[in-house]
Amino acid sequence: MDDLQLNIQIGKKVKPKSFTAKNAENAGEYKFVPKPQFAGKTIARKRPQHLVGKNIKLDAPQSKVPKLSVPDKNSTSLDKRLQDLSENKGKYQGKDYQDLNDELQVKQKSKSGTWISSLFKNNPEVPKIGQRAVKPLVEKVFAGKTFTDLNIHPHSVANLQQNLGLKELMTVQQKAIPVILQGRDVLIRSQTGSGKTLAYALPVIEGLQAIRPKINRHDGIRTVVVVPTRELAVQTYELFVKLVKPFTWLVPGLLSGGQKRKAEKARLRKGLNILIGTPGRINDHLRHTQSLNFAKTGCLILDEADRLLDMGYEKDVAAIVKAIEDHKKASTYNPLALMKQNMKQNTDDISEPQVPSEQETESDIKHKLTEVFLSKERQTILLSATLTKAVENLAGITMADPVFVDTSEGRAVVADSLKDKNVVNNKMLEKIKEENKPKPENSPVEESEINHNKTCDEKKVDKRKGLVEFSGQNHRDLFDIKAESTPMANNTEDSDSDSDYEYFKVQKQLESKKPAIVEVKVEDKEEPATDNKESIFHKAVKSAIVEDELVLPASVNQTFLIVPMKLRLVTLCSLIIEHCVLNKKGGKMIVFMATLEMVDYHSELIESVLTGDKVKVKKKNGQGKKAVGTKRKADDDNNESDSNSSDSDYKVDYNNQEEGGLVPVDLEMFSLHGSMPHEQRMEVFKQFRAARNGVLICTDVAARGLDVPRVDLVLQYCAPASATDYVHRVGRTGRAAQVGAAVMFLLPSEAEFVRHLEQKRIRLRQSDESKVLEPLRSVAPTAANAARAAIAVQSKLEYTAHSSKEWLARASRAYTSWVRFYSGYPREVRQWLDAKQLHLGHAAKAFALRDTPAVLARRVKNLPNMKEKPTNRLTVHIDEEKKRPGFPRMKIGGYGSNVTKKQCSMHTASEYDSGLPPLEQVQKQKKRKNK
Ligand SMILES: Nc1ncnc2c1ncn2[C@@H]1O[C@H](COP(=O)(O)OP(=O)(O)OP(=O)(O)O)[C@@H](O)[C@H]1O
Repeated sequence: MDDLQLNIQIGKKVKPKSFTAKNAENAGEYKFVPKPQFAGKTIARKRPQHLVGKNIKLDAPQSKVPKLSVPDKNSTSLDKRLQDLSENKGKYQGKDYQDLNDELQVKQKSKSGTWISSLFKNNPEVPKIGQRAVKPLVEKVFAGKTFTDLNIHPHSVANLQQNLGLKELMTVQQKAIPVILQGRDVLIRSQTGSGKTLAYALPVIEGLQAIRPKINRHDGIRTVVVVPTRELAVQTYELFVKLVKPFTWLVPGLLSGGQKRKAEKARLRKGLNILIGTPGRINDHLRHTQSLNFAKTGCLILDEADRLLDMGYEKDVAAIVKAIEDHKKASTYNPLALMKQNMKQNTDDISEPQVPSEQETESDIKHKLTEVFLSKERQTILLSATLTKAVENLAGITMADPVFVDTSEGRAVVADSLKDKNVVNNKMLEKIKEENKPKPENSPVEESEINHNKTCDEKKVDKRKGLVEFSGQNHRDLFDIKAESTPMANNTEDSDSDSDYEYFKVQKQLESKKPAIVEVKVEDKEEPATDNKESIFHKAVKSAIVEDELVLPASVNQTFLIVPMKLRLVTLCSLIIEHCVLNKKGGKMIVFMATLEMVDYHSELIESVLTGDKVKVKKKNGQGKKAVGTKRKADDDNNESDSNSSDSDYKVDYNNQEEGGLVPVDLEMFSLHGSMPHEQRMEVFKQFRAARNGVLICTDVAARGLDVPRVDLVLQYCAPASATDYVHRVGRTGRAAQVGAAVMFLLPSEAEFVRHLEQKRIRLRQSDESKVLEPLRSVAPTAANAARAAIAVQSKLEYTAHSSKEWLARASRAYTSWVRFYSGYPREVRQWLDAKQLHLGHAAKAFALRDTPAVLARRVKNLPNMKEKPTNRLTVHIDEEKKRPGFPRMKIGGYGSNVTKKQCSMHTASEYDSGLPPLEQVQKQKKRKNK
């Protein structure tokens, strides 16, 4: 790339000053210091502020440091202070100095109006890392069957067709719904966007509607659905509302937090049958709302189970499980009910209208699940596209004789814990009895689906409920099929070509070695009970976790783009323009960033620069925000008071492109993160769902479960904290077999992260970066080439970021939060996402900043609101824990380990706060050190 230097004038025409590129560039270099400390310490050789943009020989003696330009005739007291500041820098330390320095920044830039960019200098080379022949795991999305094939109420089928437009069953629905209707505990793993929500919601409605006499809203909470985020709770609640349309007596309800507790209490008092909520809020009501009672809860569903556990919600989840058990136990001891039961046994006359007669049970109750709802039992369903050890452990604690449903091809498995040999031996009598019984008409799985050699011994009996066992395909690893049976990333050779042809050639070779679906023979060996403690369920889950192979929809085209640090921001602008502006069909994209500060800053900056609208800079705690729930729009009228008075002189005339202005584009920007006020968060979510096109910039709070229609591009601006996070982010596109694209930005130093993903059988292609800036020419038509257009855009970004103290503060805060986030990547990925490899000066450029890292850190440190503690905590704190009698800590899996603790805090940091440790903690640590 050419070494480009361009003087761009903004607002005023100023004669370009002589500028020695070499000097200026070298002056802009910062010496690298391995461990960045962002506590205001100087971590890099600082370039004196007053040298910026001036033709100064840096090797001149220090005593001859040139002064600021001599104040003009209209010199103000501020000018004098600035001059004093530059001459006597040493005597100003701390906040005051920083204040003056910021004023200097803003004022200097307004005066000169000239911007010098070195975007294309000293960038590291972009490595071409090629693509390895990875055979991705795939899942068949649709099962080729219809809802009428399920044994469910015809009104439900009609409702699905007419109101939801759904006819064909998805694979996970076809496999899981019959098992759930049997009342079995189920763990479901299926790829993103594969219809898991309907897979559990539909049978739950089916089980509840069949209860006779019909239940009503006062009849208690029969089902509890726990999800990790508010948006997902709303989305799930909306699906339930649609599904209960034919069964008006069933009432779903939502407890998602952020709303007034009083209103939620009233809703609970009014009564509901299906409760959907976030764990924190449900627990809050368990503590404070008497009317919340789980005595009649027959079904507990934990959606995104792995996320619920790694977000630090594990205690809340454990408390909900405990509360259900306690409430059910408490209700069991009912002397009146016991007396009634005794009376019933002693008399033939069954006069109790609430309990269905034997005859009724036989004829009306089609599904075991309805019986579960009528009994004291509890069914538990865990779901996720990805599994972790913690989920396995939770399954061990909360489930009885569970079934594991995994829908990925080649290992499609329905592993039933009751397939255990010793269970069969112990239940031989029952088995014979069951085998002699005629098979139910609507057997959950048809013979044709079972892809292994079924023997008589496999037709097992449900230990708990005496049902004919659900059969399915075997998991290859359960039967000692070694890893080489399927091609893995590890075993594959490098393929330099990234063409699909090359890829498929290698694939074909690999495929020819082994069949796609492994046929497995089950040996009929009798094993002593002691040697066979682990059930098939546990073996299958364990092997799925150990393999740690991830599945993504095959309809998503996954690529990565290696972008040098300084070019990241302009490249992002370019992709947004290409996808949402130049794309005639209109595109809808989601951009994932690491921290909420980044989300706020980038969405406002990009909107301001590309649309030409002045975005009012938000202050903390919602001050200065636009009307709640509205997409940010130009608000020039209200903007005067917020911007620095000197800005008004330097308004860019967008119509006069000779002045270096950009052509404004029509673009809808949305932003979403966990610290937004509830109403705003919900409104943004709803508006983005309804929008035909636009950009949503968000944290990982939007990575799980969200089902936004027509999202055709997911861009990971910051690398994910794990391969699992990668999967869920990408999963926001290509849902329900729709076509989608996913791009991940990587720094040259991060390129090998792709290999880590390939190990998990994720296949990505490297995008060609040479043309990526081309779309910027549409907003800077006077630029001679794409690189010059990029410089024009970068200049405008920098100009905006330095146009007021508020902008500067926000930019610096975003930058600092990102650096902190970066140094907190979990150990497992740190070898590829290594903070030591960062060039912090270049990173500042990616935030449209021109200061040295030390200045940025000092500015952030001195911001008054940085002393506030993060408000949107997710975890239950020890004090709150103590206040919760009857909810003892439940230890789940390896959650005591340091690694997972680090991960938890990391995830929380990424979504809900700046990643800064709470200040109290830091102060305590300091005090300890001083002692
Ligand atoms: N049988 C079906 N036919 C067509 N579309 C369906 C069907 N079932 C569900 N869908 C649609 O598929 C989309 C994805 O469903 P859902 O949100 O339940 O996926 P998911 O597996 O829970 O994804 P994630 O793992 O990301 O949470 C939704 O838009 C839903 O309406």
